[in-house]
Amino acid sequence: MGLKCGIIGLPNVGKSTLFNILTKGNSAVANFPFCTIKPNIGIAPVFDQRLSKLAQIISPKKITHAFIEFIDIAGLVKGASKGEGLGNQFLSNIREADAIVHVIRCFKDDNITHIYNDIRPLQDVDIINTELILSDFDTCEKAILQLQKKTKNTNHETEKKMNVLKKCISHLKKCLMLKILDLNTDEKEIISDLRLLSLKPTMYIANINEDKASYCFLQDLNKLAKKEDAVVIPIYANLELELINMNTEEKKSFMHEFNITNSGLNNIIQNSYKLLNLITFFTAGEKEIRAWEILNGSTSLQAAHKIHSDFSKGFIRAQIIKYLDFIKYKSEVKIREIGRFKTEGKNYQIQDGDIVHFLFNI
Ligand SMILES: Nc1ncnc2c1ncn2[C@@H]1O[C@H](COP(=O)(O)OP(=O)(O)OP(=O)(O)O)[C@@H](O)[C@H]1O
Ligand SMILES: [Mg+2]
Repeated sequence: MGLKCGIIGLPNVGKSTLFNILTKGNSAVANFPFCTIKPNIGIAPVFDQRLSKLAQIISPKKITHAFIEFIDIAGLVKGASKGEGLGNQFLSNIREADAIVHVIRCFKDDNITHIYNDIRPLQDVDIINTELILSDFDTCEKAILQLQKKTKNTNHETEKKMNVLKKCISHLKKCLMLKILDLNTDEKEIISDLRLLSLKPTMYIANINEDKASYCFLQDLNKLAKKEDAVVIPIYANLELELINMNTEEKKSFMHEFNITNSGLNNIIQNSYKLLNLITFFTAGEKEIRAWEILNGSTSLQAAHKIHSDFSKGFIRAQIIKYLDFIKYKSEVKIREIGRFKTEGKNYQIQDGDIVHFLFNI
Protein backbone atom coordinates (compact mmCIF):
# COMPACT_ATOMS: atom_id res chain seq x y z
CA MET A 1 0.00 0.00 0.00
CA GLY A 2 0.97 3.63 -0.39
CA LEU A 3 1.84 6.41 2.00
CA LYS A 4 -0.63 7.19 4.76
CA CYS A 5 -1.76 10.10 6.91
CA GLY A 6 -2.76 9.20 10.46
CA ILE A 7 -5.59 11.22 12.01
CA ILE A 8 -4.82 11.85 15.68
CA GLY A 9 -6.11 13.95 18.58
CA LEU A 10 -7.82 13.72 21.97
CA PRO A 11 -10.89 11.47 22.23
CA ASN A 12 -14.22 12.84 20.96
CA VAL A 13 -12.83 15.81 19.01
CA GLY A 14 -14.14 14.84 15.57
CA LYS A 15 -11.42 12.56 14.16
CA SER A 16 -13.83 9.95 12.80
CA THR A 17 -16.13 12.67 11.48
CA LEU A 18 -13.19 14.08 9.52
CA PHE A 19 -12.14 10.61 8.36
CA ASN A 20 -15.64 9.96 7.04
CA ILE A 21 -15.67 13.25 5.16
CA LEU A 22 -12.28 12.60 3.59
CA THR A 23 -12.82 8.98 2.61
CA LYS A 24 -16.62 8.79 2.38
CA GLY A 25 -16.09 6.13 4.97
CA ASN A 26 -18.27 4.95 7.79
CA SER A 27 -16.13 5.03 10.88
CA ALA A 28 -18.42 5.12 13.92
CA VAL A 29 -19.11 8.69 15.05
CA ALA A 30 -20.62 9.20 18.50
CA ASN A 31 -20.58 11.61 21.36
CA PHE A 32 -18.45 9.62 23.73
CA PRO A 33 -14.69 9.26 24.18
CA PHE A 34 -12.95 6.19 22.76
CA CYS A 35 -15.70 5.49 20.28
CA THR A 36 -12.96 4.44 17.86
CA ILE A 37 -10.72 1.62 19.03
CA LYS A 38 -9.57 -0.31 15.98
CA PRO A 39 -7.94 1.92 13.40
CA ASN A 40 -9.91 2.35 10.18
CA ILE A 41 -8.21 2.82 6.85
CA GLY A 42 -9.76 4.61 3.90
CA ILE A 43 -8.72 6.31 0.70
CA ALA A 44 -9.43 9.82 -0.52
CA PRO A 45 -9.24 10.88 -4.16
CA VAL A 46 -6.96 13.83 -4.88
CA PHE A 47 -8.82 16.15 -7.22
CA ASP A 48 -6.58 17.59 -9.88
CA GLN A 49 -7.92 20.09 -12.41
CA ARG A 50 -5.23 19.03 -14.85
CA LEU A 51 -7.11 15.75 -15.38
CA SER A 52 -10.18 17.53 -16.72
CA LYS A 53 -8.01 19.77 -18.92
CA LEU A 54 -6.37 16.66 -20.41
CA ALA A 55 -9.78 15.03 -20.81
CA GLN A 56 -11.00 18.00 -22.90
CA ILE A 57 -8.30 17.18 -25.45
CA ILE A 58 -8.29 13.38 -25.34
CA SER A 59 -11.94 12.54 -24.45
CA PRO A 60 -11.11 9.32 -22.60
CA LYS A 61 -13.70 6.77 -21.50
CA LYS A 62 -12.54 6.98 -17.92
CA ILE A 63 -10.78 9.44 -15.61
CA THR A 64 -9.01 8.16 -12.49
CA HIS A 65 -7.67 10.38 -9.74
CA ALA A 66 -4.59 9.84 -7.62
CA PHE A 67 -5.40 8.93 -4.04
CA ILE A 68 -4.01 8.95 -0.55
CA GLU A 69 -4.75 6.81 2.46
CA PHE A 70 -5.97 8.03 5.83
CA ILE A 71 -6.03 6.07 9.08
CA ASP A 72 -8.59 6.96 11.72
CA ILE A 73 -6.80 6.31 15.01
CA ALA A 74 -8.19 6.02 18.55
CA GLY A 75 -7.99 9.10 20.79
CA LEU A 76 -4.89 9.70 22.88
CA VAL A 77 -4.98 10.96 26.47
CA LYS A 78 -2.46 12.18 29.03
CA GLY A 79 -0.21 9.29 29.99
CA ALA A 80 -0.87 7.30 26.78
CA SER A 81 2.86 6.66 26.43
CA LYS A 82 2.71 4.99 29.87
CA GLY A 83 -0.36 2.94 28.96
CA GLU A 84 -3.15 5.33 30.04
CA GLY A 85 -6.43 5.35 28.10
CA LEU A 86 -5.97 3.05 25.18
CA GLY A 87 -2.26 3.51 25.59
CA ASN A 88 0.74 2.29 23.74
CA GLN A 89 -1.02 0.25 21.12
CA PHE A 90 -2.39 3.43 19.61
CA LEU A 91 0.94 5.12 19.57
CA SER A 92 2.09 2.22 17.44
CA ASN A 93 -0.79 2.92 15.03
CA ILE A 94 0.62 6.42 14.69
CA ARG A 95 4.05 4.94 14.03
CA GLU A 96 2.69 3.34 10.84
CA ALA A 97 1.61 6.70 9.46
CA ASP A 98 3.94 8.70 7.22
CA ALA A 99 2.40 12.05 8.15
CA ILE A 100 0.05 13.29 10.84
CA VAL A 101 -3.27 15.11 10.63
CA HIS A 102 -3.85 16.41 14.16
CA VAL A 103 -7.49 17.30 14.89
CA ILE A 104 -8.17 19.87 17.61
CA ARG A 105 -11.56 20.71 19.01
CA CYS A 106 -12.11 24.42 18.46
CA PHE A 107 -15.85 24.57 19.13
CA LYS A 108 -17.97 25.13 22.18
CA ASP A 109 -20.95 22.83 22.51
CA ASP A 110 -22.28 21.79 25.90
CA ASN A 111 -23.81 18.68 24.38
CA ILE A 112 -20.48 17.27 23.23
CA THR A 113 -18.27 15.82 25.94
CA HIS A 114 -14.71 17.09 26.26
CA ILE A 115 -12.53 14.56 28.03
CA TYR A 116 -11.07 17.24 30.35
CA ASN A 117 -14.28 19.32 30.48
CA ASP A 118 -12.43 22.36 29.19
CA ILE A 119 -12.16 23.71 25.64
CA ARG A 120 -8.58 24.91 25.46
CA PRO A 121 -7.08 24.03 22.08
CA LEU A 122 -3.50 24.98 22.94
CA GLN A 123 -3.56 22.81 26.02
CA ASP A 124 -5.05 19.95 23.99
CA VAL A 125 -2.28 20.22 21.40
CA ASP A 126 0.27 20.22 24.17
CA ILE A 127 -1.16 17.05 25.74
CA ILE A 128 -0.93 15.13 22.47
CA ASN A 129 2.49 16.46 21.47
CA THR A 130 3.86 15.64 24.93
CA GLU A 131 2.74 12.02 24.51
CA LEU A 132 4.49 11.85 21.14
CA ILE A 133 7.64 13.27 22.72
CA LEU A 134 7.54 10.83 25.66
CA SER A 135 7.02 7.92 23.33
CA ASP A 136 9.99 9.04 21.19
CA PHE A 137 12.08 9.37 24.33
CA ASP A 138 11.36 5.72 25.19
CA THR A 139 12.08 4.59 21.65
CA CYS A 140 15.43 6.43 21.55
CA GLU A 141 16.44 5.13 24.96
CA LYS A 142 15.68 1.55 23.92
CA ALA A 143 17.61 2.02 20.70
CA ILE A 144 20.61 3.32 22.67
CA LEU A 145 20.49 0.30 25.01
CA GLN A 146 20.40 -2.03 22.04
CA LEU A 147 23.40 -0.33 20.48
CA GLN A 148 25.30 -0.51 23.77
CA LYS A 149 24.70 -4.28 23.88
CA LYS A 150 26.48 -4.49 20.56
CA THR A 151 29.50 -2.54 21.85
CA LYS A 152 31.88 -5.41 21.10
CA ASN A 153 31.57 -4.77 17.42
CA THR A 154 31.34 -1.00 17.51
CA ASN A 155 31.93 0.45 14.10
CA HIS A 156 31.59 3.77 12.41
CA GLU A 157 27.91 3.15 11.66
CA THR A 158 26.84 2.36 15.24
CA GLU A 159 28.85 5.29 16.53
CA LYS A 160 27.10 7.61 14.10
CA LYS A 161 23.70 6.27 15.11
CA MET A 162 24.54 6.62 18.78
CA ASN A 163 25.46 10.27 18.28
CA VAL A 164 22.21 11.06 16.47
CA LEU A 165 20.19 9.26 19.16
CA LYS A 166 21.94 11.20 21.91
CA LYS A 167 21.25 14.43 20.05
CA CYS A 168 17.56 13.45 19.92
CA ILE A 169 17.43 12.48 23.59
CA SER A 170 18.81 15.80 24.79
CA HIS A 171 16.27 17.63 22.61
CA LEU A 172 13.36 15.46 23.78
CA LYS A 173 14.40 16.03 27.42
CA LYS A 174 13.49 19.70 26.89
CA CYS A 175 10.02 18.46 25.90
CA LEU A 176 10.49 19.61 22.32
CA MET A 177 9.26 17.91 19.13
CA LEU A 178 11.99 16.35 16.99
CA LYS A 179 10.53 18.17 14.00
CA ILE A 180 12.17 21.36 15.20
CA LEU A 181 15.55 19.76 15.89
CA ASP A 182 18.16 20.57 13.32
CA LEU A 183 18.81 17.15 11.76
CA ASN A 184 20.34 16.86 8.32
CA THR A 185 19.11 14.37 5.70
CA ASP A 186 21.83 11.91 6.59
CA GLU A 187 20.97 12.02 10.31
CA LYS A 188 17.27 11.59 9.55
CA GLU A 189 18.05 8.58 7.38
CA ILE A 190 20.12 6.96 10.15
CA ILE A 191 17.15 6.92 12.53
CA SER A 192 14.41 6.43 9.94
CA ASP A 193 13.85 2.80 11.00
CA LEU A 194 12.58 4.06 14.39
CA ARG A 195 9.70 5.94 12.73
CA LEU A 196 9.81 8.55 15.49
CA LEU A 197 6.44 10.19 16.08
CA SER A 198 7.38 13.78 16.78
CA LEU A 199 9.49 13.84 13.64
CA LYS A 200 6.59 13.16 11.31
CA PRO A 201 5.35 16.03 9.16
CA THR A 202 2.15 17.36 10.71
CA MET A 203 -0.77 19.63 9.93
CA TYR A 204 -3.32 20.91 12.39
CA ILE A 205 -7.05 20.74 11.72
CA ALA A 206 -9.17 23.18 13.69
CA ASN A 207 -12.60 21.60 14.03
CA ILE A 208 -14.86 24.63 14.31
CA ASN A 209 -18.53 25.56 14.41
CA GLU A 210 -20.43 28.79 13.70
CA ASP A 211 -19.91 30.15 17.22
CA LYS A 212 -17.67 33.25 17.65
CA ALA A 213 -15.48 31.37 20.14
CA SER A 214 -14.24 29.18 17.28
CA TYR A 215 -12.65 32.20 15.64
CA CYS A 216 -10.58 33.01 18.78
CA PHE A 217 -9.51 29.38 19.16
CA LEU A 218 -8.42 29.37 15.55
CA GLN A 219 -6.29 32.49 16.08
CA ASP A 220 -4.52 30.81 19.03
CA LEU A 221 -3.81 27.75 16.95
CA ASN A 222 -2.48 29.82 14.05
CA LYS A 223 0.05 31.47 16.35
CA LEU A 224 1.27 28.12 17.63
CA ALA A 225 1.54 26.60 14.18
CA LYS A 226 3.51 29.57 12.89
CA LYS A 227 6.29 28.73 15.33
CA GLU A 228 6.44 25.20 13.95
CA ASP A 229 6.01 26.30 10.35
CA ALA A 230 2.93 24.07 10.16
CA VAL A 231 -0.41 24.75 8.46
CA VAL A 232 -3.74 25.04 10.23
CA ILE A 233 -6.86 24.22 8.26
CA PRO A 234 -10.24 25.12 9.74
CA ILE A 235 -13.12 22.79 9.00
CA TYR A 236 -16.77 22.62 10.05
CA ALA A 237 -16.53 18.84 10.40
CA ASN A 238 -20.11 18.34 11.49
CA LEU A 239 -21.59 20.46 8.71
CA GLU A 240 -19.25 19.08 6.06
CA LEU A 241 -20.42 15.58 6.92
CA GLU A 242 -23.94 16.67 6.04
CA LEU A 243 -22.73 18.17 2.74
CA ILE A 244 -21.39 14.85 1.48
CA ASN A 245 -24.68 13.36 0.38
CA MET A 246 -26.14 16.54 -1.11
CA ASN A 247 -26.37 17.44 -4.77
CA THR A 248 -24.75 20.65 -6.05
CA GLU A 249 -27.84 22.82 -5.58
CA GLU A 250 -28.50 21.59 -2.07
CA LYS A 251 -24.84 22.10 -1.21
CA LYS A 252 -24.94 25.69 -2.45
CA SER A 253 -27.92 26.68 -0.38
CA PHE A 254 -26.66 24.79 2.69
CA MET A 255 -23.29 26.54 2.49
CA HIS A 256 -25.05 29.87 2.03
CA GLU A 257 -27.33 29.22 5.02
CA PHE A 258 -24.40 28.42 7.31
CA ASN A 259 -22.15 31.04 5.77
CA ILE A 260 -19.49 28.53 4.69
CA THR A 261 -17.58 30.11 1.83
CA ASN A 262 -15.04 27.44 1.17
CA SER A 263 -15.00 23.76 1.91
CA GLY A 264 -11.83 22.89 3.84
CA LEU A 265 -11.92 19.38 2.50
CA ASN A 266 -9.94 19.83 -0.67
CA ASN A 267 -7.47 21.98 1.21
CA ILE A 268 -6.82 19.15 3.67
CA ILE A 269 -6.32 16.60 0.90
CA GLN A 270 -3.96 18.88 -1.06
CA ASN A 271 -1.92 19.62 2.06
CA SER A 272 -1.78 15.93 3.03
CA TYR A 273 -0.39 15.23 -0.42
CA LYS A 274 2.31 17.83 0.18
CA LEU A 275 3.10 16.51 3.67
CA LEU A 276 3.60 13.04 2.23
CA ASN A 277 5.98 14.59 -0.30
CA LEU A 278 4.03 13.21 -3.25
CA ILE A 279 3.99 14.45 -6.83
CA THR A 280 1.73 13.45 -9.72
CA PHE A 281 2.48 11.93 -13.08
CA PHE A 282 -0.12 11.07 -15.68
CA THR A 283 -0.79 8.23 -18.07
CA ALA A 284 -3.07 9.20 -20.90
CA GLY A 285 -4.88 7.24 -23.57
CA GLU A 286 -8.33 7.06 -25.12
CA LYS A 287 -9.37 4.36 -22.65
CA GLU A 288 -8.27 6.14 -19.52
CA ILE A 289 -6.52 9.22 -18.25
CA ARG A 290 -5.06 8.59 -14.88
CA ALA A 291 -3.17 10.57 -12.25
CA TRP A 292 -0.66 8.60 -10.20
CA GLU A 293 0.78 9.66 -6.87
CA ILE A 294 4.48 8.99 -6.40
CA LEU A 295 7.14 10.03 -3.91
CA ASN A 296 9.02 13.13 -5.05
CA GLY A 297 12.40 12.04 -6.40
CA SER A 298 11.20 8.71 -7.85
CA THR A 299 12.72 7.40 -11.05
CA SER A 300 10.92 6.31 -14.19
CA LEU A 301 11.59 2.68 -13.24
CA GLN A 302 9.82 3.21 -9.90
CA ALA A 303 6.96 4.93 -11.70
CA ALA A 304 6.69 1.98 -14.08
CA HIS A 305 6.57 -0.40 -11.13
CA LYS A 306 3.78 1.64 -9.57
CA ILE A 307 1.59 0.86 -12.58
CA HIS A 308 2.48 -2.80 -12.94
CA SER A 309 5.45 -4.97 -11.99
CA ASP A 310 5.63 -6.12 -15.66
CA PHE A 311 6.28 -2.52 -16.69
CA SER A 312 9.38 -2.38 -14.52
CA LYS A 313 10.57 -5.97 -15.19
CA GLY A 314 10.55 -5.46 -18.94
CA PHE A 315 11.31 -1.72 -18.86
CA ILE A 316 12.81 -0.39 -22.10
CA ARG A 317 12.29 3.38 -21.86
CA ALA A 318 9.85 6.09 -20.85
CA GLN A 319 8.44 8.62 -23.27
CA ILE A 320 7.74 11.94 -21.58
CA ILE A 321 5.54 14.84 -22.57
CA LYS A 322 5.22 17.81 -20.23
CA TYR A 323 1.65 18.58 -19.17
CA LEU A 324 1.90 22.26 -20.16
CA ASP A 325 3.24 21.34 -23.63
CA PHE A 326 0.32 19.00 -24.19
CA ILE A 327 -2.20 21.64 -23.12
CA LYS A 328 -0.53 24.17 -25.44
CA TYR A 329 0.06 22.05 -28.56
CA LYS A 330 -2.68 19.46 -28.04
CA SER A 331 -0.94 16.76 -30.10
CA GLU A 332 1.97 14.40 -29.70
CA VAL A 333 2.95 14.88 -33.35
CA LYS A 334 3.29 18.62 -32.89
CA ILE A 335 5.31 18.17 -29.69
CA ARG A 336 7.65 15.75 -31.50
CA GLU A 337 8.07 18.31 -34.30
CA ILE A 338 9.23 21.03 -31.96
CA GLY A 339 11.61 18.63 -30.22
CA ARG A 340 9.96 18.62 -26.82
CA PHE A 341 9.04 14.93 -26.87
CA LYS A 342 11.63 13.19 -24.69
CA THR A 343 12.73 9.59 -24.39
CA GLU A 344 14.27 8.76 -21.03
CA GLY A 345 15.96 5.78 -19.38
CA LYS A 346 15.21 4.08 -16.10
CA ASN A 347 17.10 6.58 -13.95
CA TYR A 348 15.19 9.63 -15.17
CA GLN A 349 13.67 11.52 -12.23
CA ILE A 350 9.92 11.92 -12.73
CA GLN A 351 8.71 15.54 -12.54
CA ASP A 352 5.30 16.66 -11.35
CA GLY A 353 2.99 16.86 -14.36
CA ASP A 354 4.92 14.49 -16.62
CA ILE A 355 2.70 12.53 -19.00
CA VAL A 356 4.47 9.20 -19.26
CA HIS A 357 4.22 6.38 -21.75
CA PHE A 358 6.26 3.29 -20.83
CA LEU A 359 7.76 1.01 -23.43
CA PHE A 360 8.39 -2.46 -22.09
CA ASN A 361 9.03 -5.96 -23.29
CA ILE A 362 7.88 -9.01 -21.40
N1 LIG B 1 -17.58 20.81 14.36
C1 LIG B 1 -18.37 20.13 15.21
N2 LIG B 1 -19.35 20.76 15.88
C2 LIG B 1 -20.16 20.09 16.74
N3 LIG B 1 -20.08 18.77 16.98
C3 LIG B 1 -19.12 18.08 16.34
C4 LIG B 1 -18.21 18.72 15.42
N4 LIG B 1 -17.37 17.78 14.94
C5 LIG B 1 -17.73 16.61 15.52
N5 LIG B 1 -18.77 16.78 16.36
C6 LIG B 1 -19.43 15.76 17.20
O1 LIG B 1 -18.47 15.30 18.16
C7 LIG B 1 -18.72 13.94 18.51
C8 LIG B 1 -17.45 13.13 18.40
O2 LIG B 1 -17.11 12.98 17.05
P1 LIG B 1 -16.20 11.76 16.52
O3 LIG B 1 -16.81 10.45 16.86
O4 LIG B 1 -15.90 12.05 15.09
O5 LIG B 1 -14.90 12.01 17.42
P2 LIG B 1 -13.58 11.11 17.55
O6 LIG B 1 -12.48 12.09 17.74
O7 LIG B 1 -13.47 10.17 16.42
O8 LIG B 1 -13.86 10.34 18.92
P3 LIG B 1 -13.17 8.97 19.48
O9 LIG B 1 -11.82 9.42 19.94
O10 LIG B 1 -14.08 8.62 20.60
O11 LIG B 1 -13.15 7.97 18.40
C9 LIG B 1 -19.84 13.46 17.58
O12 LIG B 1 -21.06 13.54 18.28
C10 LIG B 1 -19.80 14.49 16.45
O13 LIG B 1 -21.04 14.61 15.80
MG1 LIG C 1 -13.39 8.11 16.43
